[in-house]
Amino acid sequence: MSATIIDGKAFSAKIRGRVAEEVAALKRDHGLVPGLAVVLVGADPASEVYVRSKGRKTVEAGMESFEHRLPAETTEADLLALVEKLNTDPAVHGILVQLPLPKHMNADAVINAIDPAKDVDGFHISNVGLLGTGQKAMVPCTPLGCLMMLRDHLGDMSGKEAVVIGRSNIVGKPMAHLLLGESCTVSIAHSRTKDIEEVVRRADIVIAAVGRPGMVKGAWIKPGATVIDVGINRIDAGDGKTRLVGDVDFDEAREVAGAITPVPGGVGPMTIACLLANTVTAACRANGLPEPEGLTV
Ligand SMILES: Nc1nc2c(c(=O)[nH]1)N[C@@H](CN(C=O)c1ccc(C(=O)N[C@@H](CCC(=O)O)C(=O)O)cc1)CN2
Repeated sequence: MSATIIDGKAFSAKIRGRVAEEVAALKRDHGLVPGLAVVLVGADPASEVYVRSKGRKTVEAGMESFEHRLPAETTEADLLALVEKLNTDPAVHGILVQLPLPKHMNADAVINAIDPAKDVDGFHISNVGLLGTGQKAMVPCTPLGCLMMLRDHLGDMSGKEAVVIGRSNIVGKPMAHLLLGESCTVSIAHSRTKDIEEVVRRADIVIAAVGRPGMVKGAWIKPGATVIDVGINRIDAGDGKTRLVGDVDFDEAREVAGAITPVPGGVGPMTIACLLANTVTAACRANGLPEPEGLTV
């Protein structure tokens, strides 16, 4: 039987609608307008698209968008000076530095210069530590989006076997912590994992975040499992064009899984919706206001 398709585009629109309601209430009741600053260094074409979309959706939700575009040859010192300025700007509640940064910059140093309370990406070491110890943190947007979709589709996940394929700081590791927080039994598989197919075959929940097009085959999936595909890989479509595919062989996996996210239209749109949600959360925390329900964990 064919799997249920988890529609990230529709779900993310719902989250953005909730964000817009909360923003309207913050304006009406407290005169507070959440503000998000996005910094782009260089002109990576994919990053340009993501940053434009972030700015547009921030404004659509009723928030203030501050876009900072810097040339690729900007020095790390100049970028750190901008981050410091944003840290002290009271109109800015969230700061995001678009990744990847040019090679001459130390991304860790830049991320760790952001005020952790404004770190809406959840990449600062303080937020990583808070999440890892089960404390209130800013949660990275892509894993947060995956968790929201899983909660919506499965409800209680306690005791389920989950496998996260990929161990990146941005997705794999925070995702594993979030699933532990849901009381799943969690494995992290990676390039050195022995018999990865067997590890994946045990899982009720599969999160694929390796950046290898179509790596996870239908035969690896436990019948009925929920599959969340984080991969966004642009491949040659054979006719001089390109197309986006995930890390999961979608056509094979949909015949075995109980539910699956597509690429495009699955996890990707949730990333930006969760960025907006994190900005509202940060604005509420900064002003000592209660956090809106359902926009974070
Ligand atoms: N500072 C950050 N940098 C990057 C992050 C991040 O979370 N913080 N994530 C990615 C890029 N990203 C957001 O920045 C992002 C990626 C993909 C999508 C998305 O909606 N994808 C669509 C397809 C879009 C297309 O056609 O190319 C989908 O999957 O349906 C949104 C945001 C790296 N950098």
